[in-house]
Amino acid sequence: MLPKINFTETASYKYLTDHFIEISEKHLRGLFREDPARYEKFSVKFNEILLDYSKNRINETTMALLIQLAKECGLKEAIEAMFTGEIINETEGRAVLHTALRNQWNEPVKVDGADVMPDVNGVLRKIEQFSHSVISGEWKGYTGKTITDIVNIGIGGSDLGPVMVTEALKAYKNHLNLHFVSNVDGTHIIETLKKVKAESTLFLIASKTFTTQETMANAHTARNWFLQEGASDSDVAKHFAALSTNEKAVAAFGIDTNNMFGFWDWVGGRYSLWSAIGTSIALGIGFDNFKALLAGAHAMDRHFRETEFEQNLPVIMALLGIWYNNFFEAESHAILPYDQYMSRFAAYFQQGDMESNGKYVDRNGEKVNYQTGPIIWGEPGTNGQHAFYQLIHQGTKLIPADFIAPAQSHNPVGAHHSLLLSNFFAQTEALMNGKTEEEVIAELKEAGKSEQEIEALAAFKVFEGNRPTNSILVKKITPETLGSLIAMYEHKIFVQGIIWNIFSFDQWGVELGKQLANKILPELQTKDFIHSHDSSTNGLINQYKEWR
Ligand SMILES: O=P(O)(O)OC[C@H]1O[C@@](O)(CO)[C@@H](O)[C@@H]1O
Repeated sequence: MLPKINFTETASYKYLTDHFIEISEKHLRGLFREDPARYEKFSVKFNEILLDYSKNRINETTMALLIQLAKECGLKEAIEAMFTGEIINETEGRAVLHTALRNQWNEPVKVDGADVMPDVNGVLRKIEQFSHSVISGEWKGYTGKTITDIVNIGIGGSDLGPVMVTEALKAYKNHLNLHFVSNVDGTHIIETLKKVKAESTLFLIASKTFTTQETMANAHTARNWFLQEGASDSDVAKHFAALSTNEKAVAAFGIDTNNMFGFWDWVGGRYSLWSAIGTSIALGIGFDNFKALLAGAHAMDRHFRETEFEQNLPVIMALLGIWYNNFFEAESHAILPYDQYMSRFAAYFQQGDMESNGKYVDRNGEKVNYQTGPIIWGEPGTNGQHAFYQLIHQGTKLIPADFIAPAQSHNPVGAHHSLLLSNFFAQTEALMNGKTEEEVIAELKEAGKSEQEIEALAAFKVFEGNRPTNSILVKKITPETLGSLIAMYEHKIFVQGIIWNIFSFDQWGVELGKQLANKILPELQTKDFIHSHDSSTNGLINQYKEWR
């Protein structure tokens, strides 16, 4: 069982509250001036990933107290509870073992007394054989053609991970065209089917439960289309595979369970890209690269499990997040990858973080009296600079941000990468240093502005600075380093959930909307005037009926 400690009642929390008053009055400009060794003190390297957290509003006392807080909240014991298969997803009565999916140690990992590794490795072998067969052209469609297009039909954790990884690793892509359909909006499946031919397309129905409304609707539409294109029922087996834990539902849908790649209820949907859900990744970049992705995640798992908190990347990132969320009252956290291939990285962790830690009841079943999960958002740099950096620099909200960049580009053309990286370095420097009124006035004088113009303009051009950032520099985005990066954020989320004393691996909050949608759906099938809801819902439904 996980500890059930209210972190605001720990001694560390009280010390941190006092310390906050002192540190919040300091400016980062001064902290850097006082300590030339600040970068060396507050940066950690793990393999080919450097975390520079020196541009945070901290000093050595801050970090020591935050680490003490983690220890008082039983973090070390909680980490071992997860890795060893304890039932830490208590409301669903499940273990949390996405780490077993990439367990290159192959040491036994037990669930209910049984080692899960033989099954994990069995599915990996099946994915390897399948992806080799499709990529090599050995696997043929119903007209004898090889497969050219893969359509992954899934949503949430059955979509976001494969989308993000195959985009981030596009440099490793083979000849197969990957398509991802998630939204129940008919546009998504129709626009995709326009791009493919039934005889050379393989559909992956990706759904842990195999009951998700959107995925089932899209899967049935895909199969109907497939049959309308001239295929017969007996051809479905060559063109449909299922990635799921629910064999009964897969068979009922009409997919040959030999084409089913299974996983287990101890794999959370938002932590499932390492499982059979990652089959589209193995197809798109090859199984060897998928294995390298797993290896990178495993390396981070070992770092997280074995490294003292002072040098532990996920722990440091998690504690800094707690510092801003619970002491500086920041409401959001930005993830800003300076890499166009990483365009879906923030979106992936919107589910990963917000569906894990967007909770207001603690592990005792009590309403919390503090803030829990932040709003996660972000877009690639440098585009964000031309969209929302005005607010980050001069807005009234504190936006802690992770800046991520590769030292090496997959597309080294002209001066582009230097341009990109100069912005990456400059933005965190600007957010930290700001620009003083004296500097602004000197610049305006230099530009020949009159005293009157300076008087009118200066206030608008001052940058307070003192805005915290993490800089994560990766040698190159490869399957291995991407695997480590993703695992680093997964474990950051885990650490924060432990400290906030919440259950990070269930998602009861997604159920009410589904229930109400299932109640409204039949009401939309008739012409009747609806009055069974509140006036707004009634009004909207009745206007929809009038206009459709
Ligand atoms: O993989 P599936 O079972 O179809 O679930 C899809 C997604 O739906 C949820 O919102 C849960 O209902 C996410 O947690 C999950 O990733």
